[in-house]
Amino acid sequence: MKDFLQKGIIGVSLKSVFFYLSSKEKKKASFIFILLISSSLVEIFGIASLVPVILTASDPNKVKESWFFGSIYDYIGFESHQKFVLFICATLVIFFIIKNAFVLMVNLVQVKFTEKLAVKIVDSQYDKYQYLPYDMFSRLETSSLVNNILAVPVAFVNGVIRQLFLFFSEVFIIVIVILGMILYNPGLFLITMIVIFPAIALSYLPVRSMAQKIGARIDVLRPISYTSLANLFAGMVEIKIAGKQKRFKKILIDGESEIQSLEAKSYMFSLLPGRIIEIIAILAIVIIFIYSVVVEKNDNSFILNIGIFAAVAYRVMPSINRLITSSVAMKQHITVIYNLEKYRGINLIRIEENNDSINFNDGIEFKNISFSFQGMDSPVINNLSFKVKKGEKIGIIGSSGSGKTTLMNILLRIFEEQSGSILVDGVSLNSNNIAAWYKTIGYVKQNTFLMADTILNNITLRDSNPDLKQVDYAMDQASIQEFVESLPIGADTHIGESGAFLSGGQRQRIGIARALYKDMQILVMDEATSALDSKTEQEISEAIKKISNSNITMFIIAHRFSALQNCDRILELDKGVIVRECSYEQLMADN
Ligand SMILES: Nc1ncnc2c1ncn2[C@@H]1O[C@H](COP(=O)(O)OP(=O)(O)OP(=O)(O)O)[C@@H](O)[C@H]1O
Repeated sequence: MKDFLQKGIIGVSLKSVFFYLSSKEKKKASFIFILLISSSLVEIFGIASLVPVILTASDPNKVKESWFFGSIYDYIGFESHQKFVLFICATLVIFFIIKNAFVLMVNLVQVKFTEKLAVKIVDSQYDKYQYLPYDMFSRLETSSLVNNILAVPVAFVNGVIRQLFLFFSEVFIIVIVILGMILYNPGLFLITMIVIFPAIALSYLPVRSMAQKIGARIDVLRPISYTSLANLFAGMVEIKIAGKQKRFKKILIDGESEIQSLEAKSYMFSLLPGRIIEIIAILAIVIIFIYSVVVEKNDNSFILNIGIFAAVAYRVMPSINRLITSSVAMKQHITVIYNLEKYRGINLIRIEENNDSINFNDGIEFKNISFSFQGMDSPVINNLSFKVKKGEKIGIIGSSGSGKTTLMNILLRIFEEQSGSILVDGVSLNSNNIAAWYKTIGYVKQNTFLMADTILNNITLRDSNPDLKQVDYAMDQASIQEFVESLPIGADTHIGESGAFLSGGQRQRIGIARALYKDMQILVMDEATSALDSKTEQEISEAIKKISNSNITMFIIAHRFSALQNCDRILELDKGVIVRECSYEQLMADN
């Protein structure tokens, strides 16, 4: 991170924008850049044209004196100066209408371009986190995820992409004006440069490092605010009962106060360059006066030089100001760029639909599987081997931390074994057959994930075209159909945040119905550890019993033996090794 912050902001910004652009989009970006320059030139021309037009139009003699206006006057054949003035005024109005329409059109093209790019970056960020290896993903906090996927792309578009367009179009304008000055009067150019360079350095350098610090701090604070809000939601009851509402609110408000104060500071700093530049412009007039009187020894040229300097300053000073402001904004967003580049080198585990297929007619073999978590000395699964026939129901027991969930996570390819392999009908599971594997296997987690949505959407995971017959089958198998049918609007009933309107057993059975909705052949059930009341226990056992009558191959991680009644075999794990294999009856007899 430290090294990254030392890099030149323009190079870093350009590189990060180019990463997201296809070659077609790069061409479009160049086209928008040309449009932006054209609109700036049209703006300059518009303002520059006002003074001569007004001067010439106000004096009939000046029309004759001017080659340009005289030619127009004669060519069209005006009879009076008044008519000519009317013509000039109408032309001016039409020009300004067209000019402003053009500038607006350029803005629209730019906004549309950045709008599409913002969505593309959100898409890319979503994929990056979605396909991140699970052990990395599980270390992230929800608030950072929300920040990185939703807030960071918007900040990148506003704080980097738009600023880059602005920066380069201003650079172009400044170069044009400077070239004009060199051609007109190199001495005047030299003095202007002597004035402008310190102005840039004076304004930019202190503001730049401050902006970077502000940006980095805001980047840290934003996720803290999101976390405070998420905690308020998830722990509303506990927080209230513990009387900690004020404490939690204070964390949020303190964070927000600091963010607002930093934003205000950042705004004040953005005004600073403009003020410094104005002071320097006045200083420049004094220097030009001295130059005209002392070096050119001609005070007539003073008026002319001041005029030219004023004209140049009128256009160039705001440009320099914008140049500085845009560089400062980019510097403030360098942590946003860093955030986007995070995990780029990581091998993402993508699930492609056109992967290899999987045949499951015979059985699954766990062959010498070993797995350790990163940074842990001892393996969680230690050279473990066993075979399961198709249709078998396997119970997995063992003390807390013995590796039951980890083993199933390897079967579900959420974790990948460091040695050994899982063979399905003799074919090893790997990244090429993962999509087919996911069509074969279903999973009911310890604490089923439930959305604040209807029962139907929770079972089908928001299928756009749900198979209602399959939903009925799944609800029946999960022993939840009777309950759903008793509700006034059945499966269209909303279940609240994390299924707040349901009992523990109902939540778990919706999770089972979701797994069964997918027409799978293998089901992994990680039974809830929390003490279940006898009614809930009975409801879940009933659901397991019903599924056990099918040909589905089942792995049941159980903490209560009643869930294992229908298992063909029970494996006991200890420190990642199978220490016992028995039948349900043997297990009951031994205990
Ligand atoms: N993401 C992780 N990073 C590091 N260690 C982990 C991670 N997940 C689990 N562990 C550790 O691995 C070991 C096995 O955990 P696992 O969840 O597989 O146990 P378990 O037998 O399913 O336990 P329980 O019955 O309590 O659910 C535990 O010591 C746990 O602390």
